Amino acid sequence: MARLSTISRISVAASRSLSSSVRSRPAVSVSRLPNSAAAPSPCLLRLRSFATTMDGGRGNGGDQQLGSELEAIFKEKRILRSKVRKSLRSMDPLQRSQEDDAIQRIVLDAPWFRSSQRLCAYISCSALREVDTSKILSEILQNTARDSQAHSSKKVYVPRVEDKNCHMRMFNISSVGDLIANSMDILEPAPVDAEGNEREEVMHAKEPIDLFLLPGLAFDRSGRRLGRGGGYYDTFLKSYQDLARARNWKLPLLVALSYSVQIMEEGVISVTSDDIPVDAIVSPAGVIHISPAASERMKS
Ligand SMILES: Nc1nc2c(c(=O)[nH]1)N(C=O)[C@@H](CNc1ccc(C(=O)N[C@@H](CCC(=O)O)C(=O)O)cc1)CN2
Ligand SMILES: Nc1ncnc2c1ncn2[C@@H]1O[C@H](COP(=O)(O)OP(=O)(O)OP(=O)(O)O)[C@@H](O)[C@H]1O
Repeated sequence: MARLSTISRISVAASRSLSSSVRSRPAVSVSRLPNSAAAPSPCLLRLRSFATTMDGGRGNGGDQQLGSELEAIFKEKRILRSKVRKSLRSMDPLQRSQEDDAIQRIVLDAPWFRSSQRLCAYISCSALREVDTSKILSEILQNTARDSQAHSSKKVYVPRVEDKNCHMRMFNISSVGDLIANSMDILEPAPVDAEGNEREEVMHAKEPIDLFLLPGLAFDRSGRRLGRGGGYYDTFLKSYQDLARARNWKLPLLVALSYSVQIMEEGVISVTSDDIPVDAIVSPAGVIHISPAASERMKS
């Protein structure tokens, strides 16, 4: 079972206590997401029910212990997610829009972005208070439309959540017209275009992806990333990294986009061995280079 293998790979040492750092932060006001965005997907509900039954006593002693340790980590993650959601919702709209512009400007001007040829990006959802990617995407797509044969034009792949097994695929798009809103109100591509042609999928692409622009709820300077709890990105990135290694391709740079309030002190974000660390973070203050790959490939 996939979930049991997850448990056996858990790095307990990676888990750190959240309580003191959570307590030390100021309380912020809460307002609810619109229903469409707040409604838990079947995937998230399945994950929650999995987490609450893991130490239910059906497995052997070792599994039970690992199950309760895993549950503790999931609980810490849930607490941090709701705390970050609250601070994102109480962010001043003007500051948010300035940070959106600053982050996108940094990306658009960066040599590591300009030289990338194939990238995966998320379509930001404002109801989720995600760092905006619309300027980045429109610049890529304008260049694609202008001159699809030109060396400077990039191929961009964006996520689509699949119903089964909490997994997502990434499809190539060439225009915003390729996107439709899903049940969570996030724009995503249909696997087939208007002419009935299958879109190219990252996992079937013949050439490697250079760059992933990643969403998330919280990040730290050691590269830890807290997602929205579906495990979609961690699962996808693991599969893509396995594929790239099997093909002897250079691994893509994993770059998270983060508002300033989403950057946590080290030790606040709990992780399991399934959590894939990022190489770098772009915040309004600049790029935080984390991995050796980031230092090599992103510092000009
Ligand atoms: N723009 C964008 N696209 C993405 C992701 C993402 O994080 N951002 N994903 C990355 O996985 C996948 C979709 N996963 C998602 C997981 C949760 C929620 C969501 O609405 N979460 C609510 C809480 C729901 C609950 O707790 O029941 C929230 O975070 O407020 C949305 C997308 C693929 N596409
Ligand atoms: N490579 C993987 N294989 C199987 N299960 C995985 C994998 N990665 C993560 N998961 C599972 O997905 C669930 C959610 O994981 P986690 O809380 O780390 O998600 P997240 O990082 O917040 O979300 P995301 O990866 O979508 O941004 C957990 O049950 C986790 O064990």
